[in-house]
Amino acid sequence: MDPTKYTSRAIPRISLRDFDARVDEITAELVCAAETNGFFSLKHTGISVEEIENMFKHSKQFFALPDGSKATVPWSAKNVGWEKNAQIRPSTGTADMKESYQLQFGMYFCAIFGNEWMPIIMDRVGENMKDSWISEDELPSFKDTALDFMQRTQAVSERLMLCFARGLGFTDDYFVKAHDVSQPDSQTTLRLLHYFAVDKSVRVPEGYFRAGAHADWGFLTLLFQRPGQSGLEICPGREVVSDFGIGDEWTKVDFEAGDIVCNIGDLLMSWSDDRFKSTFHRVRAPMDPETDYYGPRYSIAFFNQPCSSCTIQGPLKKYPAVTGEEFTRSAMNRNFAALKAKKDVMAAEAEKSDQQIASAMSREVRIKA
Ligand SMILES: O=C(O)CCC(=O)C(=O)O
Ligand SMILES: [Fe+2]
Repeated sequence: MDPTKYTSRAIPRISLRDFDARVDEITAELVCAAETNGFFSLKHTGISVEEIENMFKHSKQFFALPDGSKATVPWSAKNVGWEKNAQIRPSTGTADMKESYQLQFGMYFCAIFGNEWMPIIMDRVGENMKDSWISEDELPSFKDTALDFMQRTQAVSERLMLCFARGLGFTDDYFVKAHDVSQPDSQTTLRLLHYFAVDKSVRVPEGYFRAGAHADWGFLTLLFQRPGQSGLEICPGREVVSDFGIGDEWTKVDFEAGDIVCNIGDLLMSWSDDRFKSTFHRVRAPMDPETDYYGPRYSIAFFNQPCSSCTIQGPLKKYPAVTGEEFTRSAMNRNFAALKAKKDVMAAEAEKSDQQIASAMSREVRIKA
């Protein structure tokens, strides 16, 4: 396999400090980043390094549980739950070498009527997360920590939504309303990720990816990483959201402790009539013992997804109006179709190479005879 080609590209680091006073300046910076490489990092977000590390601590505790415990909250088609080595990307046709646990808000409040001394108990439950929270017995503070962290990250997302709405000429609350996480049909998801450690003394096999190249299909992704745990790379260049092709020149994404790395997803690309770019990215397997990080890698991705019932259409109406539910379904279908196409190509290649081996062997037999 040819070595990866690397190119340096600007990934702006944008400060959210004094947001209200600086909103026009911040909007201009965000719009510029969205129109070029579709990736930027945020500093001064209001979420402290300690809060991020606390969420990572809980994530590590979850992944350290035996598989049998994690399997009590299995991945479901509602896009929540735990999976291990199960996400296959159309770009690679093989499973990412990772495990992940996805959580949603499911934030409609449920009133449980008790006795006269304790008349009402409010709980944070919702349909999508029913049976998908790891039990309090296994990890006592997990649910509260995760929900609080999700709320904090949602607040940062809403600032970005306001800026992108202004940039596109919508009213300030237009995207915020479409991504209202207090609604029962909210699809916004927090994904905890754990990529397995890789043995430094053995050459990493071809086709081994921590996360194969892909574009995110949601609105915006906010990504938390840990200093020293490198691996994220981007490859911009898509002109239209339906384009599945990617280039082959990559750029490593650097970030500082406390930064949130953000990228535009396919939804915002189509909602902006392809003006804002949803960029291919991947987490490459470590290859170079001198420079790469071989230990276990943890990251946390917050995917802003539209409520199922909201209507999606760009200001220029380049694409027909669809609901959030339709958008998500067609993103899934496109992914499965691309995956099937990749599998067909891989099967045809495997058959061709089997035939070549068989004919080489029969030639050898004939020569020997
Ligand atoms: O782990 C990372 O750094 C990236 C994760 C990612 O791109 C994803 O889960 O969509
Ligand atoms: Fe991604």
